[in-house]
Amino acid sequence: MEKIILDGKLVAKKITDSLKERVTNLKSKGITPCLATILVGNDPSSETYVKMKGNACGRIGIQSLRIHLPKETETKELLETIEKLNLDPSVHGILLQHPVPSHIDERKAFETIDIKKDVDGVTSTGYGQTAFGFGTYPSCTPAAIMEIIKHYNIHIDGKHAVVIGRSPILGKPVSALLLNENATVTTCHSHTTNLPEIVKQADIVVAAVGKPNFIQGDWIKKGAAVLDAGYNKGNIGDVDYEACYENASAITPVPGGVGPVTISMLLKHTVDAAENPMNIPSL
Ligand SMILES: Nc1nc2c(c(=O)[nH]1)N[C@@H](CN(C=O)c1ccc(C(=O)N[C@@H](CCC(=O)O)C(=O)O)cc1)CN2
Repeated sequence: MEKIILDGKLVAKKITDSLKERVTNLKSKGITPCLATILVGNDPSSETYVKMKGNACGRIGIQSLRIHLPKETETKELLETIEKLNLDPSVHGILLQHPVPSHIDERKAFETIDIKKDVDGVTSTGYGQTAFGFGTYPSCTPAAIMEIIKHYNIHIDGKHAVVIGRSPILGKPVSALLLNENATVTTCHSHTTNLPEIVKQADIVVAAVGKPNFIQGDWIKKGAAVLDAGYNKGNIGDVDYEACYENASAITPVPGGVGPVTISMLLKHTVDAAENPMNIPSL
């Protein structure tokens, strides 16, 4: 059986390379694409991810406006910050790094982001558009998973995709994107019984559960494609890579799989937003 390591760095490079010319074109018209990132508190992993996003913007000429709020910030102050960015015409995309400290109403904050600037795909409107299949900015990790699948010509139509996880910015939207490509989708979660048996039926496995090394090797059907969207502490994925590698025909590593493509999708959406600030979705 041919085995493919799904190289996220390669896919990410292809995407960001294709953006450079679009950024140059925008700048020649006096438009500098700008992504505002908001980090609340001092979670070291979140600090790293926000820094990575800012640096990735810089590498292709996207301006990054980095807002770092103290961990004591109240929901009201965070909403005011987002509302200011909504009104600022020089800002094309807004990213609120998840998770925010627990006293903040994160959902309310996400919902405050103007749909036209929701390049991270975190609003319920953005999710609804994704599910209906005409949205412009799906959440970045689900979009990244679809890019990897397409880059490697992994067949989706008619296949059984099993998604483990149902979070609003990962499990639910990736299930919707796979369904839109005619996969038969099973979305599993903490109340799912017989999880290993269900995963064993999958042609495509998407791990989005947030538990290190959770997906076991003997859960994987021979020939399945395995996409690991886990970003647990210590750069450990949700998939027990060594064990799952045995049966998989294609598998993403962590690091170097879904993560880098997630960031390049954020850049792509920011450039899309700068080109189409009214965010008129094509039906
Ligand atoms: N508002 C959001 N918050 C969060 C998202 C998101 O998409 N939007 N996703 C995750 C974390 N995340 C981005 O924020 C993220 C995690 C990991 C990586 C990544 O590229 N990891 C590297 C390894 C890290 C390293 O080199 O230090 C890899 O996998 O190769 C990118 C993005 C939670 N929050």
